[in-house]
Amino acid sequence: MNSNKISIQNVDLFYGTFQALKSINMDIPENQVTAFIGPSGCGKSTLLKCLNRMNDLVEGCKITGEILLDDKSINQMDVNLLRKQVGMVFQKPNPFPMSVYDNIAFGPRTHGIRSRVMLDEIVEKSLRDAAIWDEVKDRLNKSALGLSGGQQQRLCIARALAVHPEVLLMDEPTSALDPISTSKIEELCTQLKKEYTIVIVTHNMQQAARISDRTAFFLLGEAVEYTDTEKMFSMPTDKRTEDYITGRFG
Ligand SMILES: Nc1ncnc2c1ncn2[C@@H]1O[C@H](COP(=O)(O)OP(=O)(O)OP(=O)(O)O)[C@@H](O)[C@H]1O
Repeated sequence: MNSNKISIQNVDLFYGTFQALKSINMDIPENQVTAFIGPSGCGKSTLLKCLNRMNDLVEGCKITGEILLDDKSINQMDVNLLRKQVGMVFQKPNPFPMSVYDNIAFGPRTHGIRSRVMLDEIVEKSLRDAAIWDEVKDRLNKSALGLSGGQQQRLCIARALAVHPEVLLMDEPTSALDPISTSKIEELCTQLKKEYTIVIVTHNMQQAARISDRTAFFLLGEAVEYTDTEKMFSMPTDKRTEDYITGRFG
């Protein structure tokens, strides 16, 4: 068993008076892919966003409990440092309206890296790690907006990798993509977990079954079941999980 990278302890979250997360307790292992599944509105994205304090930006959002990254409370951390360590990729690819190169160099530059040689290295390594280098190496100075949706999403993954995060959060990263781009991103997750801890929200149960080591099933803000993916999809212990994965609701 890998050691835990993130520990979620008794987390409750309220948007105003509405409770979106209820007593979440979960340890997320290092160098594995953990998937959050469940019907729309069950709190998957909300929990994902808690992991790099994105909910801090939401007015009226109140969180209690504790989230530890490497045994350290994320509330005690500088939020910029936290977000450097815990990167995020969103549902819709959101490249900046600038060149491919500048998209990747953006993060490192804001962290003070000015040397062209170093930036060149980071840009190449990040694009290679995101399995898109061969497709863009001859158009580094062209606008990232000219890439296909699947390429843009891998560019966004490269952009997240460029600041050397330890954890990569992915919120339905393939829902806007065609099957070929989807399978590229799935293969990529399997590669990336060697170096990173990955947490992915997905609506696609087959995707969770294909790429994740651990799966958590959410319902109405509750983590109903959290276990090894193989076990979740072959022998769920909770009737509600079974009903969901066999397509009886959701
Ligand atoms: N900023 C917000 N303000 C108020 N309520 C919110 C906010 N964000 C989410 N919610 C509510 O919290 C609940 C959980 O939302 P969340 O986006 O986490 O669900 P989800 O499981 O990721 O759903 P989906 O699969 O549709 O993305 C929903 O009822 C949603 O309406």
